[in-house]
Amino acid sequence: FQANAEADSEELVDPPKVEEKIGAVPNGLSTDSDVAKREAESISKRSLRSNTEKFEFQAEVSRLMDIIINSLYSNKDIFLRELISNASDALDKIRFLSLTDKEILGEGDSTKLEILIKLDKEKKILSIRDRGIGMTKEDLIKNLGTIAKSGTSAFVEKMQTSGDLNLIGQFGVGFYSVYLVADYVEVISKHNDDKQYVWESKADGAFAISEDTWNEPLGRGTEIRLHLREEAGEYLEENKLRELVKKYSEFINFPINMWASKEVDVEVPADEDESSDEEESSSESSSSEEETEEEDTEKGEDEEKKPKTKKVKETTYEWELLNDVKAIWLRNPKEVTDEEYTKFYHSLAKDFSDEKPLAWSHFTAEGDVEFKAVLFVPPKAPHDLYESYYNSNISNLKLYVRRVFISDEFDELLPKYLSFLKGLIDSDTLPLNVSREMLQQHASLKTIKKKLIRKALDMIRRIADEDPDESTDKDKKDEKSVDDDEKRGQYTKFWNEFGKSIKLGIVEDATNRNRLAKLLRFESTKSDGKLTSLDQYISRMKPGQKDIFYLTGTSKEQLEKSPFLERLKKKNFEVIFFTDPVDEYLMQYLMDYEDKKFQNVSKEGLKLGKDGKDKELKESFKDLTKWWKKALSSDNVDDVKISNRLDNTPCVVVTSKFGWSANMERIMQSQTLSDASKQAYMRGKRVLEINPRHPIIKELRERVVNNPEDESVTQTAQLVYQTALFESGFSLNDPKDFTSRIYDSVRSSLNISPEAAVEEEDDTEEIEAESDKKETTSAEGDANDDNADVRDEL
Ligand SMILES: Nc1ncnc2c1ncn2[C@@H]1O[C@H](COP(=O)(O)OP(=O)(O)OP(=O)(O)O)[C@@H](O)[C@H]1O
Repeated sequence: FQANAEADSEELVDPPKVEEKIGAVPNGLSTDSDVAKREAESISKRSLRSNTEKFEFQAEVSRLMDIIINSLYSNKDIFLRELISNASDALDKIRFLSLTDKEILGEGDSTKLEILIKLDKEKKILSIRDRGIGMTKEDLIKNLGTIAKSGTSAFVEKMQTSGDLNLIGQFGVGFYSVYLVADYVEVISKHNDDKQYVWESKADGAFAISEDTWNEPLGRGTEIRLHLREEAGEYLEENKLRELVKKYSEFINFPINMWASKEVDVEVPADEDESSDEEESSSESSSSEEETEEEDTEKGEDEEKKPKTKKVKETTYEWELLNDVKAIWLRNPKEVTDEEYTKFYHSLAKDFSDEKPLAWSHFTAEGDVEFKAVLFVPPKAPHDLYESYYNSNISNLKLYVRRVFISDEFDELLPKYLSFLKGLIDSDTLPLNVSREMLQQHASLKTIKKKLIRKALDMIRRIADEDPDESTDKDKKDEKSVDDDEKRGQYTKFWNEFGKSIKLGIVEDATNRNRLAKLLRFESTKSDGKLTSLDQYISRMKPGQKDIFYLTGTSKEQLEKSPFLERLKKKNFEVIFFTDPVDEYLMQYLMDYEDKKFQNVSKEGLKLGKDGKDKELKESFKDLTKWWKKALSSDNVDDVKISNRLDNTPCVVVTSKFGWSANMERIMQSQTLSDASKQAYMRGKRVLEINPRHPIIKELRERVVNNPEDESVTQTAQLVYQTALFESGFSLNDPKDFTSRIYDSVRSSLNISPEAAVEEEDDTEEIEAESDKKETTSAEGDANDDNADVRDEL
């Protein structure tokens, strides 16, 4: 279609020759005469114009289009919901602008905010038109040629490997799905600020834009014309489109009208000759004719004789409304079915998998601020939920004011940690005719946000309450009912998808910290491989136990073997395992729950009830602890104390209550940009805790008492300390020093003299061998003798 494109843009590429284009195989499709015909048609049409510019698609777009065109994805229907959703977005935009500028809508048909679908069976064209905001030439180039989002390459990669075209809508590149069903697409668009343009592409890596001087003026808005592929003929069937709109676009808040055929009875004059003619020529239509001629016996003679008529079925066309525009959120929740909520969720979230949302909440808030809202917990977290958590402003709530869509970019409605929820709110309190910026400042938003958070957290708690697996009541757990079966395991599912968000909520939202803490789940020494809650933990606490015990680390398997658990396990205390890096942050904010304090069992201050022998033990190990503290003074160790947490291990290194744990130190060290000075500052003071019942410790005490100056005791004590440091989860500053000590210890256990040196490598042998080689070639016998001599010498 670029036969005579004029090169007046930098982005222009050479116009391809007409001969090459006609009949070319469009992207691997079969060359059918239709395509060739259409192309020839469009080329001749375009020969009239001299204003066409040709552009190349951004590389990712081209790749994406290739994937779509060659896709074996069976659900090709999705293109229609994408186009309707784009049309609806464009209508939302113009309606929003019209709130402050009435003129913008223009007059006549332009004021009708609607979507129109037309079919042309003969030319195999499906067109979808909206009276939305439209696109300027610049918009067309930018919106339908590039994807400016970050992560585009990764997305295209994922599309290629997964083949899951549902991702298209979620990533926001829905338009390109037109190439699932069309091989040539025209986008005609008129924006108030520009002339009418045509964008067109055959998905061959390029698109063209021309000022539209031949189509009917749109007034305002966009018309997408899909020249359907041979095998996509079903999208020219009215019933198919009725079914698709019902299925996918039921919740679009603008009327969707289709130019639909209708069989109607019309009365036509029944001229005798004519009617007999027709009967002869068309047996089909004759069957639908009905003579309506009546014997008019009652009429007077002087009355005019009525002409004879007959009824004929005729096909007429008229606009047929395909959707019901009554907003679901305005209906009484009792009257909305689960199926309707699920469909509504799918349409809001642009998620067309079959999965049901995990929960929803539909409510009306009354009082100072009035609004209606529907919130959903999606069945799955998007792949990039936490990728740029602190930098992105994603909000998945749509804001309406008195039924008018205002924005889906209001991040004031929900806190970041709840940004995974989908839904909408419609407020009667917010003003309609102010700018978005003014609205953002509106005092009511705070109240709305507060209420939304409460409702959202209630909704999440309900998933747990209704999940039989969550019940502590054994009977309820095993009880079986259909309803229960659906709810079983739902909270674990929620937790696996969105648990991190709840944890981030605890960090960020002090007001709702306790509510959020109720939603926490974790594994523990008693959870038996399942998830458990703080309430369940508390119900299992031992009489007299004051604190909630927990331990942080990289995995449950690693933590289960930790020396910090030895006595706790023996005494049957439950300890929570926190293995997600975010848990370290979480526990800096979660100080208590239900009046119980949290105690990290690898930190100072662990109390396991009264131990009468404390003082005595302290006294009897005084010599060792004092001596050892002094010996470790250069190792950043603050104190050496008797431990109450050990059983089989001689000693561990614990950190001070408010400093970092060993696990946190590890996390911080692994962060590329972490600040070394902050690290030194936050690093917890270390305390070496010794197990007074352990034979190694007892022996060390003996030796220290006997001879505090004994160098070998100092060496052994240092090795024991380093081993404890290692086992307690710290990384060693000087691993070489540690390993040398280990080897020394191995030497002594193998009775190898400390003086025994490592055998020197003798390189004379190599030199000799080299010269041997040379000599062997000349005099083999001699060389062998020489070698024997060297060996003898050695
Ligand atoms: N009918 C239309 N009227 C006006 N602009 C449109 C229309 N269709 C598409 N656009 C523009 O083209 C852009 C790209 O559309 P595409 O469907 O690929 O992604 P998107 O609509 O941005 O993403 P999402 O599907 O998540 O809304 C849109 O953002 C919009 O600016």
